[in-house]
Amino acid sequence: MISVAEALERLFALVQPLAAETVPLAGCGGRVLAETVYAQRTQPPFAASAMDGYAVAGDVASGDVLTVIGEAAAGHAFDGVVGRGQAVRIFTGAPIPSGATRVVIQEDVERSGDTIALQDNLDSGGHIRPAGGDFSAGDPMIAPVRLGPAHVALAAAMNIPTLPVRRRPVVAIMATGDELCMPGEAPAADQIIASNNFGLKAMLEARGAEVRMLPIARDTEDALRLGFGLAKGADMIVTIGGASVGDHDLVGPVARDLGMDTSFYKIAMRPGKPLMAGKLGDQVMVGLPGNPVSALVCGQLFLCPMVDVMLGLPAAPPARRTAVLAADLGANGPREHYMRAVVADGQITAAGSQDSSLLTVLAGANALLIRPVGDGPRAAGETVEYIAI
Ligand SMILES: Nc1nc2c(c(=O)[nH]1)N[C@H]1C(S)=C(S)[C@@H](COP(=O)(O)OP(=O)(O)OC[C@H]3O[C@@H](n4cnc5c(N)ncnc54)[C@H](O)[C@@H]3O)O[C@H]1N2
Ligand code: MOO
Repeated sequence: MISVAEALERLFALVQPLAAETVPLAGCGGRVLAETVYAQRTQPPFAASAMDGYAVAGDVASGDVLTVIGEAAAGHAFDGVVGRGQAVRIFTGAPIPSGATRVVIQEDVERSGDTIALQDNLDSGGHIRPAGGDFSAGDPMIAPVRLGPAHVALAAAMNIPTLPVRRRPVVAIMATGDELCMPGEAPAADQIIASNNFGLKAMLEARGAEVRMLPIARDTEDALRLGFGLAKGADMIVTIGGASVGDHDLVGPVARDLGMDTSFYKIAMRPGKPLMAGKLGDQVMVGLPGNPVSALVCGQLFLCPMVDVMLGLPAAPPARRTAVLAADLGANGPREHYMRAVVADGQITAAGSQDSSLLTVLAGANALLIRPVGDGPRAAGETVEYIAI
């Protein structure tokens, strides 16, 4: 059995960044920028008022009385020049008129007809946003980056109407097993509802993949072959279940029969031991264990980072953080253990049951507490590593 770190390295070797495509800005949220783009203009393009008030020239002081000679609003510049003793009524976002050196906010002014009197306790702020204070024409937005709301808004402000983004990886998910039926169907007494495929779909779509959910494949070679056939065209095929050593665990044999070039089978990890991976033609094949927690933890640890690589992001394991143990933990065995746990206020508490079938426990967890292979007993108060989920 290989280690978790070795498995991730081998999985990274199976994937590469996909091609870029040009997408209108309105569809770019959550996509990954494929090439660095450059601002087409300067922002703000002119010195602009940060407040509603009066633009004035030179030093002014409480008690000064100034003549209002015009108005500047956002989208409506004042064409003239402001001289000493003069003021221009101005609104937030308007260009600062020539000659003006500061904006006095309207709360500090008493207006009477065409004159204003500056009141006591005048603030000292200029309230002017300099031209280019945010960015200048030619400034880069550097790739790769996952485009959040602020990046999309920044690209819009830079006057870039379309962006080069990575094509979404297409992932075909195939749940396998005679015991499975779909949510909403009427299960027989010896059946359960397929859940892992739904959880993985939600997880991978949130990560930027396009997920094709294949029909449930029964535990027969023919059904699995049909499933692999339906997965044609996907960048990655993910099977769930049938990965272990039982008589009905046929995924490995069928995939190998179809020509899978196996990278590895079985890892020293709990949950997730019977993980398998390889290449089926130009498709990546990952066989996940069937236990729901095993499948979803493997999704988090392996599939998400693989999707990142296909999106052109760096190949990196999930980020580790540290927290203080809230209670003692027994020694760990020969597999790296990813324990379902809750982190709150810097303290981490492992769930009482770590059975890999318990979705309620996983749904209640916000962390996977990492126990290294052969780690000894740990006492409350010791610092441990975890992955936020
Ligand atoms: N003799 C051994 N038995 C087992 C071993 C072993 O090393 N020796 N490993 C155990 C471990 S660890 C795991 S994990 C499981 C993985 O087995 P499979 O990948 O073959 O999964 P199945 O047997 O098909 O299913 C296991 C479990 O999960 C349920 N399941 C499957 N698919 C779904 C789905 N899409 N949604 C919800 N639940 C699903 C299935 O009904 C089973 O209850 O093997 C151990 N056995
Ligand atoms: O590895 Mo299994 O995934 O322990 O339940």
